[in-house]
Amino acid sequence: MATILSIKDLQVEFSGFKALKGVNLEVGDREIVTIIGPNGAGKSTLLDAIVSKSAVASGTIEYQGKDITNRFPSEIARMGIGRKFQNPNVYNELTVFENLLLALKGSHGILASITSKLTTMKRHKITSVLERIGLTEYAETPVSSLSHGQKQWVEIGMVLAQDPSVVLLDEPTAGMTPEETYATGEIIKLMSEFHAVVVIEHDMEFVKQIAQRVVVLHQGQTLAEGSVQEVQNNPKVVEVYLGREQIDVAA
Ligand SMILES: Nc1ncnc2c1ncn2[C@@H]1O[C@H](COP(=O)(O)OP(=O)(O)OP(=O)(O)O)[C@@H](O)[C@H]1O
Repeated sequence: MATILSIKDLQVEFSGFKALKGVNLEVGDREIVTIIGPNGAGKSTLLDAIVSKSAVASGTIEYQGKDITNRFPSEIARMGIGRKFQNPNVYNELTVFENLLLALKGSHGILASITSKLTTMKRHKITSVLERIGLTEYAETPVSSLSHGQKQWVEIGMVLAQDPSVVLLDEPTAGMTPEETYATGEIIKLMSEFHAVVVIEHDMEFVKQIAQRVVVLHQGQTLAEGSVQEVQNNPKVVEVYLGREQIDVAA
């Protein structure tokens, strides 16, 4: 599998506090990498650094062999890295179709996107994204009447509409019902036919459903890496993270 994203010795600091202390991560083309770890481990900061939402203090991020460290976020998005944040960032008063239309590459503003002529290519693209996020029947539904889970899928669809090669998802199942969580896992597995996907997640059942490779972050460093089974059987991971998760579940 060819490497699409290569992160070397990445350090990120906030006013002297080292949130990432030399993280290395390789992501293969069309691979799903799941990142787990305790609160404050640096998971979101890692995704933020990839898309330049947080500045990199040292180290490098290469995408398709090009150094993208600290480039403008818009440039990184244009190059093919799409990021979905934790909270849905959709236009509630518009339909699902209109939201996806707005997200298409080359769209210029709400009014221009909605009133401009819809080419066959754009319609095909949106139809394909709707199928992939399981919302074909909701194309004409205003986003305001969707469930929380469905809104999250619209936002995943908005990322996919930009044709990224790498998709970064920060806790995509937060607040979802068990059924929505399972459906999200299936959406992500389908996504990996076309995109590399990096997912931050806490729900270990979900991690088992989707994960090919799991990376465990702890205090700004990689604590372990491997299959779900390997990390689950790693005493260090049990001690700092999974043991605590199990205690939380029991409580
Ligand atoms: N903008 C910021 N300014 C200052 N400190 C920050 C900033 N963003 C993150 N941090 C700190 O960096 C550390 C890593 O935070 P981060 O959000 O990356 O953790 P996380 O692993 O995603 O945690 P969670 O699971 O709670 O989302 C934390 O100690 C956090 O308080």
